[in-house]
Amino acid sequence: MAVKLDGKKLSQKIAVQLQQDVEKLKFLGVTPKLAVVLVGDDPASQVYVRNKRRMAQKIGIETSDLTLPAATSEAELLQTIAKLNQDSTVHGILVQLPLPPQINEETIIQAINPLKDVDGFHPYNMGKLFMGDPYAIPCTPNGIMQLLSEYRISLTGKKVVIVGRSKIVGRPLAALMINHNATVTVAHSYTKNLFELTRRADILVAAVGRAEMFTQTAIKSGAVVVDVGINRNDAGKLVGDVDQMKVADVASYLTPVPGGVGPMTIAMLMKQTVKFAERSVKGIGND
Ligand SMILES: Nc1nc2c(c(=O)[nH]1)N[C@@H](CN(C=O)c1ccc(C(=O)N[C@@H](CCC(=O)O)C(=O)O)cc1)CN2
Ligand SMILES: [Mg+2]
Repeated sequence: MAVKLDGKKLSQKIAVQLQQDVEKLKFLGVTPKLAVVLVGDDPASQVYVRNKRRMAQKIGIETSDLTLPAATSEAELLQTIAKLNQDSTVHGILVQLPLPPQINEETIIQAINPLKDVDGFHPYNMGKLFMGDPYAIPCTPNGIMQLLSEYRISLTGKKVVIVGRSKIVGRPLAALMINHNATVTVAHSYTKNLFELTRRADILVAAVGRAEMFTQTAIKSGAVVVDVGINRNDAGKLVGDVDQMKVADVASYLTPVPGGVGPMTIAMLMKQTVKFAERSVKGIGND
């Protein structure tokens, strides 16, 4: 039976550490501040943003909450971002994705000052990450790395298969894992004989967004399995991309859904915000 990679527990532990870091910063006269921008009323995004604000509050991070109507134009959102870029009390800027169709996501991401880009999605930060010298790391990949590290799962020399090539998960995670000496294959919707590939993985990361598509036949015995999916099954239950019941018998370690990667994403956002505030104290702009 697989060991549970408990993201909920680890995220709580990180929150306690961050509380102490924030206290120290406040003593030095700096309160970390995160601007959380939500455009529209997508119910899932509302939940994620609420959870982010809640965790920030718990840690002592101030938030500036900007909730804009679904009809907001790209120009209006760019104006909001320009103001946040200029506001020296704001250490981190987060624009919740996805954005409504009239707004180009890349245009918005590129407008964020890369030194305040807590999501690490700006091409500057993606480039730094791919060069092996990250400044800000996307939260979900960073959370996965922390979780593996917590359970002493080394990446060196391991065969990793990441299924999914999104900018939020697959691409940055591949870069991070290469930086940690793994041999990484990124699979996607055009990959042929997918399960033949996944069955060879020492570490499998499922990030496709298809409910329970990976069963025991897709997994090597003893593999570490990271489930990034958040889906609803036919019964309306929250499930991952991995059939947890079937895979738990085969894998050595497995992230649950919920309570695995999701809470780690939010914890890493908080960590990045505190790091940016610490850099402002040290006067580091671009290290
Ligand atoms: N600007 C960003 N937008 C989005 C990101 C991101 O990192 N930055 N990632 C996802 C959504 N996301 C954070 O924003 C996120 C998704 C899920 C969870 C989470 O805690 N999930 C829970 C289950 C939640 C539920 O009940 O629905 C879990 O897995 O335990 C946190 C953050 C897309 N957008
Ligand atoms: Mg993230």
